[in-house]
Amino acid sequence: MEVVIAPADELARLAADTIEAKLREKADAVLGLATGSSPLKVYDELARRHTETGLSFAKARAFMLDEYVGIAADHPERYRNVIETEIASRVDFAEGAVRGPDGLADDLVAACADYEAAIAAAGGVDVQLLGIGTDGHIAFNEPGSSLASRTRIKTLTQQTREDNARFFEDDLSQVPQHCLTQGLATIMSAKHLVLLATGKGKAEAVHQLVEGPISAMWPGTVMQMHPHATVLVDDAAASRLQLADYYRQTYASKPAWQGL
Ligand SMILES: N[C@@H]1[C@@H](O)[C@H](O)[C@@H](COP(=O)(O)O)O[C@@H]1O
Repeated sequence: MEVVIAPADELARLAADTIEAKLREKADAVLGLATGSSPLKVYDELARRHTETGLSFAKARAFMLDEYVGIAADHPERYRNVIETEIASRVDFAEGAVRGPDGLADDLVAACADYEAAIAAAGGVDVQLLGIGTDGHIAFNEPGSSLASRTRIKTLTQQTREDNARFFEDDLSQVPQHCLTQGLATIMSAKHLVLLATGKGKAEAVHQLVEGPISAMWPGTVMQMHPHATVLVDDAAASRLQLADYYRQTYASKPAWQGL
């Protein structure tokens, strides 16, 4: 696991560099898109590169991490709509190239199985963007999630619903109780994981993710088992890392050719 500590704008550029490098090497790359505020600067940077330098997503496909269950199709906070607004509509993905779990399906179990099959049929995710919740969840894999889990329905914790109430007019009653989420094993199947976290509120989750024991209580810790995981954090999110000086020194002396 590589930890990079840098200001938020630089983190966004680094994540965008990783996605750009993948797209230039493999035009039909499969990208893993995350919602939440953490990847927004990355999406801004990718949209800018698309407009100004011609970075193309025309042959790429993308899979989202998760979706609320039961939220209206036209609700602006439906994750499919958020992804459309924040990135899909700003670049040149082909029609139907961006998919998310169907939180409006009549048969949610079948929708989850279909989603897993679609990711596998696409050849798996090449670069997966991730954020982390204050309770250590990745996608919507709340504490207690099986480390071997696949796409399924989950119940959101009170903490996550409170954290996300800001997207629902600060009205907790509007925040859905359930979601569909890629499982931890689904996420671990991606070839490269790139997690972004900023702000003091993420410091404990980042400490556990990088330095804590692997545990379902801090679901992001499963990333310690991934052969290619990159953790991009600002000073505040890094403030509880025991080996912060070592991570800084390692990054500062990293060979230029190596990339993330
Ligand atoms: N399902 C999403 C996660 O994918 C995201 O990582 C997390 C953190 O969000 P933020 O980046 O806004 O802090 O919140 C949500 O619950």
